[in-house]
Amino acid sequence: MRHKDINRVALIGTGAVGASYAFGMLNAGLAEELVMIDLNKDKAEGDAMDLSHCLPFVSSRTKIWAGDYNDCKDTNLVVITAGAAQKPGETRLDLVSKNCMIFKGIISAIMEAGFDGIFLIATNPVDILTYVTWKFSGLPKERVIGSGTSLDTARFRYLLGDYFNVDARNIHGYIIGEHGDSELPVWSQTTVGTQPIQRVLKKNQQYSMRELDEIFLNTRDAAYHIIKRKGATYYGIGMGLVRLTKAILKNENSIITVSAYLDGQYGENDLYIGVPAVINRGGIREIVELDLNDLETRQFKNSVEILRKSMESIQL
Ligand SMILES: NC(=O)C1=CN([C@@H]2O[C@H](COP(=O)(O)OP(=O)(O)OC[C@H]3O[C@@H](n4cnc5c(N)ncnc54)[C@H](O)[C@@H]3O)[C@@H](O)[C@H]2O)C=CC1
Ligand SMILES: CC(=O)C(=O)O
Repeated sequence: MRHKDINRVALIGTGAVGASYAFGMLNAGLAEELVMIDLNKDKAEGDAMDLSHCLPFVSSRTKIWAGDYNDCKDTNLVVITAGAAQKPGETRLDLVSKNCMIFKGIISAIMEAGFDGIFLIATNPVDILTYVTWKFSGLPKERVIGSGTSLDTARFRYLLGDYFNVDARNIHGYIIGEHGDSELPVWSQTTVGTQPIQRVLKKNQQYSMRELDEIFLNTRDAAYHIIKRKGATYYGIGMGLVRLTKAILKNENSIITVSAYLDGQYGENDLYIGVPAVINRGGIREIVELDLNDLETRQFKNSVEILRKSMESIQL
């Protein structure tokens, strides 16, 4: 991977998710340059103009413009949010063939431009499209990352923080597996501060496992609840992508639940799925292997099987 003098990020797809990410990026001041690319060139241009007008209000300067795939050549990070989104009642997996076709074109255009950086994918079904990006690009697996269950983990920590009346940043726990209906909570490794959740339950009669199960269901189904009300979700993932961008560009070695390529970890091979991983300037430094209990192991394997089944329908 070439190290560029200027921190440039390319965003492919300036729809609801892409525009939310771009807005968050300007606020965070993480990149020196942000190039916006979309099939709908007018939308990308309009967004670039509108976002430029934020610059006098923010603390650091980002050069932002509507570009084309040639701009990906000198880019450290390409973030992809392009493609179809779920309609009410659709699952993420229902989008698989449509978005795979779209990705074929996008990835080949980016690679033809001479891109040699890191891919960060958010388009759904994100685990499968991250795998597809890895296959189509030919880049090392560490440099192709999916947003995975980072958003689900954030939702989980937020809801648990609310339940225990503790800052969500002091809730430590992960949602792993498919970013979708078969994801699972790793209750056995969830803590409030350093206190295991089972201990918190034992010491405080007002809390119950039944209510915690409800919190997981609300985490898993959050996208359906939001899409039913306003048609799409975008702020949560927009900020999640900014968080991942920061971990990469600032070489943070942060542990985030991303969609990562399994190469023996968790007893699985040759698929991308949500697991905690250490993220830095090189992409995925390593996958963190959790000691799952029997139930969690079964649920994780079920999620793997569901992704594998859905991948049978795509041509690589
Ligand atoms: N991973 C996650 O946690 C989340 C993922 N998503 C996913 O993000 C994706 C985008 O969602 P929205 O922004 O709401 O959709 P949107 O419909 O608002 O935006 C999609 C954009 O992609 C563009 N596009 C379509 N085909 C293209 C191509 N071939 N080349 C370049 N641009 C192209 C469209 O012109 C449009 O601007 C969906 O797949 C959605 O399911 C959404 C929320 C959370
Ligand atoms: C749409 C989606 O994937 C989410 O909000 O989780």
